[in-house]
Amino acid sequence: MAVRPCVQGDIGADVRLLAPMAVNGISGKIEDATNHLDVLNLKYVVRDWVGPWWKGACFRKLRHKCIINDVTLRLKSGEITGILGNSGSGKTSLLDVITCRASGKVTGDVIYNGTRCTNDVIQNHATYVMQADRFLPNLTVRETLIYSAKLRLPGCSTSEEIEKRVTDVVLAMGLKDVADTRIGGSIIRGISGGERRRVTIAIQLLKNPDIILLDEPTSGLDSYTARHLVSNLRDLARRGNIVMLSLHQPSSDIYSLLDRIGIMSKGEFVYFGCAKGMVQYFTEVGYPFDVASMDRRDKDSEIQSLIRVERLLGTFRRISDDFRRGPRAGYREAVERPGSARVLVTVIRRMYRNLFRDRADYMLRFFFLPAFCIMIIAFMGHIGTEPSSVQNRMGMLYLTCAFAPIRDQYFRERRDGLYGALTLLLAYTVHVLPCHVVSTGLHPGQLQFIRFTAVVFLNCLWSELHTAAFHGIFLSANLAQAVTGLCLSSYSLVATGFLKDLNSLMKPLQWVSKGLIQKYSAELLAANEFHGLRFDCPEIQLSNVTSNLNVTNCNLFRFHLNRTIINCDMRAACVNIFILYK
Ligand SMILES: Nc1ncnc2c1ncn2[C@@H]1O[C@H](COP(=O)(O)OP(=O)(O)OP(=O)(O)O)[C@@H](O)[C@H]1O
Repeated sequence: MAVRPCVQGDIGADVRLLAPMAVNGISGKIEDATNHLDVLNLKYVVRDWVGPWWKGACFRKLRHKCIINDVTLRLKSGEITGILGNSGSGKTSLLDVITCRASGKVTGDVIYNGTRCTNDVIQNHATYVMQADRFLPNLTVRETLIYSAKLRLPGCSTSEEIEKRVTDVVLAMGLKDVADTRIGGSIIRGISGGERRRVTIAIQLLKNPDIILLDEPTSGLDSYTARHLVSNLRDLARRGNIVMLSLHQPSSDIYSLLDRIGIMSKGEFVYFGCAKGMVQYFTEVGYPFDVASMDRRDKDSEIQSLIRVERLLGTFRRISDDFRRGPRAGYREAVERPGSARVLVTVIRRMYRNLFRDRADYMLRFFFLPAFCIMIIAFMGHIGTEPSSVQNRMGMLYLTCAFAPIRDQYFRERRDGLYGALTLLLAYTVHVLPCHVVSTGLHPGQLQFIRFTAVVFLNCLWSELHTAAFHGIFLSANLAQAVTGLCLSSYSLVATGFLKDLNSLMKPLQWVSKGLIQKYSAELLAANEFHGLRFDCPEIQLSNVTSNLNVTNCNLFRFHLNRTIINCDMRAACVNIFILYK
């Protein structure tokens, strides 16, 4: 069959021959100024366990699922390419693999202007707009873009340059009218869904990337907004960018804006070529309508559509083997990144601004928490020195140690390589500091109050950092919050000794407790609270008091049977206690 998709004639067998040279970074002869992104024999395989997870690895079948199968294509600057295909055909996976985000086994190469695309090359030259939008809801569109620009643009950029870049992007994405409107979220009403999509794209455009990849940017948009968006993207392509987007059922209006179209089915292309030639191509191969979709309604339909798709894939494979490779442009130097100090300051300022704008969060942190302290004071305020007060004090100290603040964070920027985990932790620590300056202790002494506050503060900070660290590991806010909550509660149970004598724990738990900060903060708090306190213990009640303490942190204390208490046992206390009480 002599049919050939008209534009893709620059890719194919010759690409494969030249691939080793390109992979080694030898850019070859520079014949034109066009930038090229070449995808060569790309294959993406994931391990898929069949069956419910509780059957375990032994009873489940391990299947290797080929998600992208031998895909070869070339994208050129100045063109906009749409990737179509039915659900599950592999569009998102293809974008993930190109941007080095795939989790399975990837073979083949992605080459940008003769250099293999590593994470660094992608971060410097490409941008990937994912399906979901993530923002700080209390910042305006302009503020969001300015902070993002500070994180993305080179450190030498002045405020004027940043302002100008933001203004350019705002205009390019048609966001002028909402530039000073708050973005909003699930509670606060802000800009519309279409505008949010455009802000997401605008953020990615700030660093002026050469390659713009978008995963279903039009999903959830009405046809007018979707057309407007794709038209914006085409303008960007015309300015010399490589633009590729995946699309679900685009309207004919949107079709007409695309230069090239790729149609995927079962992880392969059944067509990749010029948009105008597509209908003719499919008509000539005998499938004028909805050619690549798998019809899974029943067995017969599935077999029919499978045969059809296989025939199309076979035809296209034969054609694409004849394709020739076009010229390549030289490799551009890596883009300069902002310095770590600037990144840190920007992240902190952005967190603060969002916090101060969020009335609910602000009220909670600055008013309700102190109000809660007053409630606790009212609850515990009349605590005396009778034997039962020992138990009350222990209960209060346990609550203090079990405090587990949980905050949400976002990690897309970390995945985009804008900052590392350390920067995020530092920024987060500074950001939460003022929220922990209010504290209350039980002991009336000033020094005791200061010590109590310091320990509680460190404890809270530790819990906050724990949450942030889990966020960094799991890259999922929900999972991190759940795991952190569970971990901190378990630490308080096994390490504080307020609920159960640590000596009566199983040996492994005792070892674990020695590595937990909760153990030492509990010891500090208890020592701080009880040191120097005199309890009125009639002889008859002494056994009650000691039994109270026996089930608690009794390692720390030794009771003297002369009706007065308490003497810290320095040998059992940690170094910090030793310093405090020396
Ligand atoms: N990590 C993975 N493990 C197992 N299966 C996967 C994995 N990633 C992708 N898949 C499977 O690969 C196929 C292609 O997924 P992909 O998300 O790329 O499709 P898509 O064309 O983008 O679909 P949609 O248009 O619905 O978003 C799907 O069947 C999906 O379940």
